[in-house]
Amino acid sequence: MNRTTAPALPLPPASGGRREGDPPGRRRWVTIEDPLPLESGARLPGVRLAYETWGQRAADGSNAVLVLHALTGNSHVAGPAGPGHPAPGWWDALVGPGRALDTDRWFVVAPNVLGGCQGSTGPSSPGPDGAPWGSRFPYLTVRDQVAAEAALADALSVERWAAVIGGSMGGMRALEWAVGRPERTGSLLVLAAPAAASAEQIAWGSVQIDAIRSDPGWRGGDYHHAPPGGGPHRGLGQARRIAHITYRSEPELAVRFGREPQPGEEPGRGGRYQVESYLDHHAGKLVRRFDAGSYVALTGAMNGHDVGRGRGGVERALRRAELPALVAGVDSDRLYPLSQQRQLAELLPGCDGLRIVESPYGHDGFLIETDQVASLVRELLPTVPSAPPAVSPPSLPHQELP
Ligand SMILES: CC(=O)SCCNC(=O)CCNC(=O)[C@H](O)C(C)(C)COP(=O)(O)OP(=O)(O)OC[C@H]1O[C@@H](n2cnc3c(N)ncnc32)[C@H](O)[C@@H]1OP(=O)(O)O
Ligand SMILES: N[C@@H](CCO)C(=O)O
Repeated sequence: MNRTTAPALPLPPASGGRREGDPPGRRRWVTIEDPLPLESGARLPGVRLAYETWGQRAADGSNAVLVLHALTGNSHVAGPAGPGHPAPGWWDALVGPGRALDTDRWFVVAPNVLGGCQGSTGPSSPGPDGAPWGSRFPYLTVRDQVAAEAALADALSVERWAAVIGGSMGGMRALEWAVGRPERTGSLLVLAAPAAASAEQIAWGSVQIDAIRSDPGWRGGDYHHAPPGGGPHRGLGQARRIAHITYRSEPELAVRFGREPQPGEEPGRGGRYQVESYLDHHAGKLVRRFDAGSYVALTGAMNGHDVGRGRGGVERALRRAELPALVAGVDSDRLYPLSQQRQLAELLPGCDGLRIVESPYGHDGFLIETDQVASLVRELLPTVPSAPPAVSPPSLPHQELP
């Protein structure tokens, strides 16, 4: 069991782990006391994981559900935009009283991924000397990220998650939980993710990494002290444009934008097509909210994703996950095609067949088609026994992020 810091702040009253007046979903964090051993053999000191919770934890922790976000997502699964949350929850429709993740019954926990930039330790965080990690930040794998999440589970006294749920990069981590820690994974929902990153997925990831690294503003990864505007913004924007094309479907782009020029602009004479303007918009939005170093670290981790590594291959590895499992893919996903989820559904012992999310939107369908994702969650959770939430659950160790 990993040691996590006892909170420096007073423990909250026994009211679902929240201080009096705290809104549900407030972002908190834990610090892992011992340096985290990484798959590479390196050790990462001072790891901090930010997380949010909804609902009340049962006295024995058996009603805890872990929700894992995708590449540029964050811990804010549900709730409105507000301080520290530039956007509303990315699966807001799924979490709350009476919703698929019914907070009258389930204690929902969502960490920001290790390597990220939205509260958890990543390349933009202070290293041991107080300066940003930058280029010194170690290479991370999906297994390392899950090891950090296991330390969070320890801190929350969750012996075993009732369910681990994730899409895309979150699906990779969910799968890694089920294969690497089946005794701590009560059930599994994987959406739009593979058992191992394919050659094409590594190719898409590597051109995005290259776009960032070849921006002069990258400065070898040590741009965090650059004057405002001095980071690798152009490279990060390019990476997002490339990625966003893969997140959507060709028919959607054709129907939505066709060959139309952006109003008031003339393509070929310095103006843009609508689709170019759309990609520019998504590039600009990401540049304003995400750290390029985290983008590189997380994309590298996804490229390294392979549940079979060191476990005798994918087939043998997946057989270790003897637990109820649901696997779903998006029918129009050209980035993580259905064939990859079909493989998972066939090889996971507790899975009775592939579920398909029908969507014209491509890979992003797992974020957009919340009714269908809610149905999948509702299908999974009744298979999981759990104690009801206690009236006075134990206090949770945490410190609040400013
Ligand atoms: C803190 C955070 O924000 S992270 C929250 C979690 N987010 C994630 O996990 C993923 C990041 N987001 C995404 O991937 C996507 O935005 C999704 C999947 C969540 C939403 O997808 P959709 O609702 O289908 O949005 P869509 O791709 O249509 O984009 C809509 C935006 O494009 C803009 N747009 C549409 N056409 C054009 C155009 N021709 N030119 C410029 N902008 C355009 C819209 O104005 C809209 O802008 P807004 O989002 O700033 O309001
Ligand atoms: N739109 C998602 C796609 C990655 O799965 C994100 O930005 O996280």
